[in-house]
Amino acid sequence: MSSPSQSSAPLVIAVDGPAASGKGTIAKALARHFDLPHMDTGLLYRSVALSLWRFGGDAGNPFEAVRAAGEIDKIDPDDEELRSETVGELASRVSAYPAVRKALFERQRAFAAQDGGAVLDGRDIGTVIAPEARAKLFVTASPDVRAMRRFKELGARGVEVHYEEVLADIVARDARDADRAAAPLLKAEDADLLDTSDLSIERAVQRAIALVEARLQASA
Ligand SMILES: Nc1ncnc2c1ncn2[C@@H]1O[C@H](COP(=O)(O)OP(=O)(O)O)[C@@H](O)[C@H]1O
Ligand SMILES: Nc1ccn([C@@H]2O[C@H](COP(=O)(O)OP(=O)(O)O)[C@@H](O)[C@H]2O)c(=O)n1
Repeated sequence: MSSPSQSSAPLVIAVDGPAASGKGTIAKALARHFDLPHMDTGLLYRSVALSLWRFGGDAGNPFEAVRAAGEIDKIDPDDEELRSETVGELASRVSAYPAVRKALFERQRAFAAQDGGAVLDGRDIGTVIAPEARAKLFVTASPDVRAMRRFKELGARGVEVHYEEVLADIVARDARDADRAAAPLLKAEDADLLDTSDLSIERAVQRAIALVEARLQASA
C-alpha cells in the first residue's frame, strides 16, 4: 500500500553485518550511487579502542572505556592502526559496554537524521541507530570467506599474519558481538539478507542497489 509519508522521508540506508562481510564496501558504493553521505560506525568504536590503548587504559574497566569514548576526536581517521586486528578485537570488547554505546549514540543518530538522508554501516544501524531506515541490508558471508578477505586485505597492507589467526579472530569477534546484551549483532526483522560468499564485489554491489531500489518502490 502506498504511503506518502514514507516516500517523502529522507533516504536512510542501514547496512549491518559481521566482520569483513563487505558491508563497508557495499555501504560506500550505495552512498555513491544514491549520492548520500556515508558513515562507517565501526570506526567510532575502533577510535575508542585506539584511544584507550594509547593512554594505557584497561579494557576491562567500563569507566576507562567511556573516558576513551570522550577522546575520539583526537584520533586521526586515517591512522593505519585503526584498521589493525588488535584494535578491531579491542573495539568489540569496549563496544559491549552500554555506556560506551550511549556515548556514541548521538553522533550516529544525528548523522542518520540529517535532512538529505545517509548511509551508515555497522552492527546495530537497522535495529538501534536508524530503525526507521527505508532500506536495511544485513550483509553476510561464511566465516572462511570473510577470513580470507581480511587476510588478503592485511597482506596487501604489508601486515604479516596467518590465515588461521584471522579466522579465529573473526569467529571470536562474531560470537562476542552477537552474544552481548547491548545492541547485539542481529539482522533487523525488516532487513534484506545479502550473502556475498559467492559474489564478486561488483555483483554484490549490483545486488545491494537492486534490493534498495525494490524497497523504495515498495514504499513509494
Ligand atoms: N564480494 C566481495 N568479494 C571479494 N572481496 C570483497 C567483497 N566484498 C568486500 N571484499 C573485500 O573484503 C575486505 C573487507 O571488506 P569490507 O567492505 O571492508 O568489509 P566490512 O566493512 O564488512 O568489514 C576488503 O578488502 C574488500 O575489498
Ligand atoms: N555499529 C557498530 C559498529 C561496530 N561495532 C563494534 O566495533 C567492532 C569493529 O567494527 P568494524 O565494523 O570496524 O569491524 P569490521 O567489520 O570492519 O572488521 C565490531 O567488532 C563491533 O564490536 C559495534 O558494536 N557497533
